Amino acid sequence: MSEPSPAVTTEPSAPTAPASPPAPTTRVPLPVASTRQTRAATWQLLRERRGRLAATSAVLLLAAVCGLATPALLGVLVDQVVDGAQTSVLVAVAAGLLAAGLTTAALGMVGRVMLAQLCESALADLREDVLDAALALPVARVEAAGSGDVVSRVSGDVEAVSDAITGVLPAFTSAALTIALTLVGLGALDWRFAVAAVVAAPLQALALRWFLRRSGPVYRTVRVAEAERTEQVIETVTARRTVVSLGLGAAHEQLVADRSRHAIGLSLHATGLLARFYNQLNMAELVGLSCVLSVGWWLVGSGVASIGAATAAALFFYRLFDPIGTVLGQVDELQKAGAGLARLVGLTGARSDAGQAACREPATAGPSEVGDDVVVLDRVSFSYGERRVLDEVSLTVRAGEQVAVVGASGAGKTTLAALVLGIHPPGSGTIAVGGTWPPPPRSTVLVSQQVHVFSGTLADDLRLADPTAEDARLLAALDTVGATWAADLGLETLVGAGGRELTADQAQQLALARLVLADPVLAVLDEATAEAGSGSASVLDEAARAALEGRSAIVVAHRLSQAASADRVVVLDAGRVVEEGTHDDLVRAGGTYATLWEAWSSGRTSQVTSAAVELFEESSKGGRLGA
Ligand SMILES: Nc1ncnc2c1ncn2[C@@H]1O[C@H](COP(=O)(O)OP(=O)(O)OP(=O)(O)O)[C@@H](O)[C@H]1O
Repeated sequence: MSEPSPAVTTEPSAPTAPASPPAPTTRVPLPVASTRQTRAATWQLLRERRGRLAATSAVLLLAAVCGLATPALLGVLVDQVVDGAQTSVLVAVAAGLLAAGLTTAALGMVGRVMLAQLCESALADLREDVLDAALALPVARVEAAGSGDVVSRVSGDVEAVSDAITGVLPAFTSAALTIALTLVGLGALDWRFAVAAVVAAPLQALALRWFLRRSGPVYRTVRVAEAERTEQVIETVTARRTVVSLGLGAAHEQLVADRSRHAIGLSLHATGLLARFYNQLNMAELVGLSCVLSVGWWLVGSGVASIGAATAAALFFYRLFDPIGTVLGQVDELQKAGAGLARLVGLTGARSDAGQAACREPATAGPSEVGDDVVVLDRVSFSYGERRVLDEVSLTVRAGEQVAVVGASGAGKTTLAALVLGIHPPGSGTIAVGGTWPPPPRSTVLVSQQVHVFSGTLADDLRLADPTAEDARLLAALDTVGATWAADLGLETLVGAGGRELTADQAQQLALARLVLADPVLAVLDEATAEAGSGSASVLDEAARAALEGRSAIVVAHRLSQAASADRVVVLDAGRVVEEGTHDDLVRAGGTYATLWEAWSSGRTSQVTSAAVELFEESSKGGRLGA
């Protein structure tokens, strides 16, 4: 087997998951939604909650209106003091101040909680959608994008959006309302106060424009750099055995460090931009307050406004500092969240694109043409980049027939299986599985050597293949594959992470039992966990034989015993079919397979791929193969 890409977890009960080949060298990132698409997706989420949105907006608006009362009453208080009002009047105004403050605080709190709840429920839907999309993506697409891209979207981007929704958005919304109503309040005192306050606005707008122009691209590159760092860490950790055995530890550390440094450099650049942005905002506030105070001085001096009104105007403007700082400062957080949201919507879009592409893919044979043929490959070629791995391969698997594919390591066996399973589209030629391609979910099941045992009970694990199966069916499936150990443990035994650890052979049997329960149109076996001659090899061979009984199957044969028990054997060499026939016919023919069988049955070799490598190397030197 080729070394698996870190991008994919192969799992037999997930019908479309293949034994993953090494990741391609060029990355094709998943799409990022445009601003319009992101806005449309967000609106769609909010529209489903229209009633709650209206109630929340009303409460927040009320809170902002009540907030205006505080500076207005303070202005009244100043005027009363100047006019020498009675203590009882001052106390009444003070009581009004207290009531206004408490009501504003209470309404603001309720409004923010309502908004956070509303957004959280929308985010929960989005999160589910994103996870569904990530799971539904074709494996080849995930490989092309790199698992880091997907992981950073479902973790980092979801987190950025979630933080913005719980913390930033409520504060941002009430701040925006406060600003709007405060300007109205200033205008009510005297329109010249409002004009003076608005003097700061162009400066703030310029500062914001300056910031947005620079920060948007910077945040996007930060997210990409973080995704690349995640990708590198995953790759290093997943390939740790290879890394250690080849002494590549230091080189990989360097790669991770380089990517981290790159991401940190970009983050620091973003922080620097933010600091300069705040400086510009402070300058704008200084200019605005100076204008309001000057206008107040002038209006009081000319007898148009009272000192109380001028005081209220200054307080109104001062009251804008916080919300304006919030709005402008949090534009930054909202932008980050926007970048994350665009990547999430892009991911959900990629799922539907993939779905549409799959729908557009013409069925390569109608059911009437299929007849008894479950799989039909007609002159299928496939390349990874420039490298041709399958060359005009034609192959048919009839209903109930088991076809073993034999060949040297790198001959293209796993790739052939991946094409049949719908993971890679053929470069040329046509494929039909049950008359269509890619095969519908659950119509094919792969049992690979990387069996994942999900955490939960044994019964849960088995029911992934058939959620409706009764205990008796689960036990029967285990019995079919000879998993007596499972019956001894009991179906309620916890397995997987944190549960009982299963051996590789037991996990393989579990996967075969799931295959029995899933009862797919086509089974694909690409597993090589046991050496020939070892006790477990014959146990697994027997388990596989029983699981495949009466089924259509393609078996990538790592032990020639698997090929010997198949109905037909196909020998692949460098992506071409060089021999095909029953085991007996091929042995009698005395060709490549016969030589391989000879070496195998005499015990000279245990793994068929290594035997085949030697054989193909020898024979290609002698010019016997590859015709
Ligand atoms: N994702 C990939 N990107 C680039 N090259 C790949 C990829 N997957 C496989 N290859 C190459 O394609 C060739 C065929 O690989 P494949 O895994 O199909 O062979 P195989 O016969 O299954 O080998 P093995 O028995 O070792 O698994 C190999 O040379 C392999 O290195």
